[in-house]
Amino acid sequence: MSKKKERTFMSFKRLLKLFPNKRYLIVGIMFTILLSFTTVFFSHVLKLIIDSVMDKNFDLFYQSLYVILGLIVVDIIGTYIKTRLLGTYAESGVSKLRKKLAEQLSKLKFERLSSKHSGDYVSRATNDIGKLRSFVSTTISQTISVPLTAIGAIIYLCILDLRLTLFSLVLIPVLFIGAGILSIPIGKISKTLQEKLGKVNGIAQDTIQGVEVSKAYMLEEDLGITYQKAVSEAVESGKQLAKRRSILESFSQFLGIIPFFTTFLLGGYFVIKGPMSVGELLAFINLLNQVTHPISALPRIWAEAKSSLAATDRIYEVLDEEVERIDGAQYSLDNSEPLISFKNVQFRYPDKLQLLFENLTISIYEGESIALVGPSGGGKSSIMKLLLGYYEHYEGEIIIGGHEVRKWSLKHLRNQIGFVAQDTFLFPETIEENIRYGKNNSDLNEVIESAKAANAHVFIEEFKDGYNTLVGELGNRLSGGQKQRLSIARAKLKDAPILLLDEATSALDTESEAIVRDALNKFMVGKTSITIAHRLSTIKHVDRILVVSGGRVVEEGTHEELLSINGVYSDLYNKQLYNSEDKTNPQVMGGIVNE
Ligand SMILES: Nc1ncnc2c1ncn2[C@@H]1O[C@H](COP(=O)(O)OP(=O)(O)OP(=O)(O)O)[C@@H](O)[C@H]1O
Repeated sequence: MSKKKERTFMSFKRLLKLFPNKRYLIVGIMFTILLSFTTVFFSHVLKLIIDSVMDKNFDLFYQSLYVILGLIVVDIIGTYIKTRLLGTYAESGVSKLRKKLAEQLSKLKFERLSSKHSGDYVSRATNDIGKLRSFVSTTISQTISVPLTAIGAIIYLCILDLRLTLFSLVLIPVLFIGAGILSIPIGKISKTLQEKLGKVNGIAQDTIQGVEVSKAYMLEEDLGITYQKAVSEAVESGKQLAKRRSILESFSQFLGIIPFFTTFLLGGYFVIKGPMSVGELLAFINLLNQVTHPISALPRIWAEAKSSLAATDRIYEVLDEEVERIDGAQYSLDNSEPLISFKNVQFRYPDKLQLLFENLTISIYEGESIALVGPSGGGKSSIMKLLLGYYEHYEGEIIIGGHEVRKWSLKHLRNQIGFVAQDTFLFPETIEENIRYGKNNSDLNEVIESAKAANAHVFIEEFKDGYNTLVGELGNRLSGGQKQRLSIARAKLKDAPILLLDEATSALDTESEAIVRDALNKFMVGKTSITIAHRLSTIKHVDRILVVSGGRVVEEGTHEELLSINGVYSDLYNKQLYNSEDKTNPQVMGGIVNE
C-alpha cells in the first residue's frame, strides 16, 4: 500500500473510531445482511409461486403467498430500522466530528491560523463533513449490502442453473476491473474540487466581510471577476468529475445489460427444450437483476467512497495540525524586577527569510506605562504577539513575572494580560455577552461597571435594548470608537495586571479618541501597560517611550528626553509637527511615518 493510501486508510479507521454508538452500526449492518438475505429468498419464493401456478398446485401457491407477504413485512420493517440506525449513527458521529473540528480550530497555533484562509477551514467543516455524513449514512450500508446480495444471488443462481450462471456472469470480472480503472482519477478530482470549493468559500467570505472597502473603492467588479474565476475553476473540476462519473455509469449500464441478453437467449432455449421451468427462468432473471443492478452500482459507490475518503483526508489534515501546547506551569506574577523582559531575543516569522529581531533586549518594570513607536513594520505588534505566547520559536529569553514565556501555561500567562487589539473583534451577540468575554462568570452589575469605566455605558443606554442590543456581525452596528470602548470594557472586566493596547485609538477621530483615551488612562492606573500609540498626545504622558525600528529598540526615554537627543523620535515628532495643521496638537502616526 502506498504511503498516501496508507494515510487515507488510517484516517478512515480513526474516523470510525470517533463515531459513538457502535451498537447502532452493528445492528444496522445485521439488518443490512438480513435484507440481502430476504432479497435472495424473495426470488426463490417467486419461483415457487410461478411453478405452483403452472402446476395448478393451490396449496403451494397459497403458502408461497403467505411467505412473500412475510418477506414484504420483514423488508419494510428491516429497511426502516436499518436506515434509522445508520442515520443516527452517522448524525451522532458527524456531530462529534464537528465538535472535535471546532475544538481543534480553537486550539490551532496562531501562526497556523494566520497563514491559512479561514474560508478553507470553513469549507472543510461544512462541505467535507457533509460528504462524510452521506457516506456513513448510506454508502457504508450499500458497500455491505451490494456485494452481499450479489454473492447470495450468485450462489442461488448456481443452484438454479450452473451453466446459465457461468454464461451470464462471465463478464462480471471485466466489469470490476474496468470500473476499478475508471474510478482511479475520481478520488483525486474530487479532492481538487473540494479544495477549489474551499477557495470559492474564502473569496465569498472576503467579499462579504470587505464590503465597506470594496464599495468605497468600487472593487465589486474586480472581486466579482476573482470570484467568477474561482467558481469557473471549481466548475471545471466539477465538469471533469461529472465526465468521469458518466463514463463510469454508462460503462456499468452496458456491462449490466449483457448478462440479461445471455440469459434471455440461453434461458429461453432451456425452457423450450425442457431442462428449465418458467418459474426457474423468472426467478433467475429476477435474481440476475439483484446481481447486475448492485454490481453496476458498485462503481458509483466506489467513486462515492473515494470522494468521502478524500474528504476524510482533508478533515484529518486539520485534526493533525499542530495545536498550542497545554503544558506549562501555573505561575502567578512574582514581584520580579523587571516584570517583563526580552533578553537577546532573536525571532523570524516562519515564512520570512530575514530575522525580525536580531538581538532584542527590553526591560519593563511593574506599574510602568510604556509606549512603542517607530516606523511601520518595525516590530511593535510582533513584540505583543511574543508576549502573548503566539510564537515560541525564538532564541534568547522572554520573561514575564520571573518566568520564561515557554515555561508558563499559556492559559495562565494570558490570564495575566488584558489585550485591546488593533482590530476590535466583536462576536455577533449582545453587548452584554461581548463584554462578559472578559470574565465568564461575571454578573450584569460587573459588566455595567466595566462599561462605565470604559466610557461605554452612556452610548449603550442610548440603544433601545441597552445591554441586550445585538452588535451585528463583526460589530457592524457600532461605530469604531464604540467598538473600541466595548473592547476596553472587556479588558477592564478581565482586570489583568498587564495591559497590551495595540493601536487602540488609531482609527478614531479626535473626539472619539479623547473619550477612548480617557477610558484607557483611567484603566491603566496601577497596571503595567504597553501601548502602541499613534498620536503624540497619548505618548507624552507615559513613563517611557521605546522607539522600535528594524527589529531593535533604537531609543528610549521620556518624551522630553527623546526630544532632547534629536534622534529618530524627535525626527518623527518634527515631521508630524510640520505636517500637522494643528501645530499645538501634533500627531505621530507611529505606524505610518517612515524614518
Ligand atoms: N504573521 C506574520 N507572518 C509573517 N510576517 C509577519 C507576520 N506578522 C508581521 N510580519 C512582519 O513582521 C514585520 C513587523 O511587523 P509588525 O506588525 O510587528 O510591525 P509594526 O511595527 O507593528 O508595524 P505597524 O506599525 O505597521 O503595525 C513586518 O515586516 C511584517 O510584515
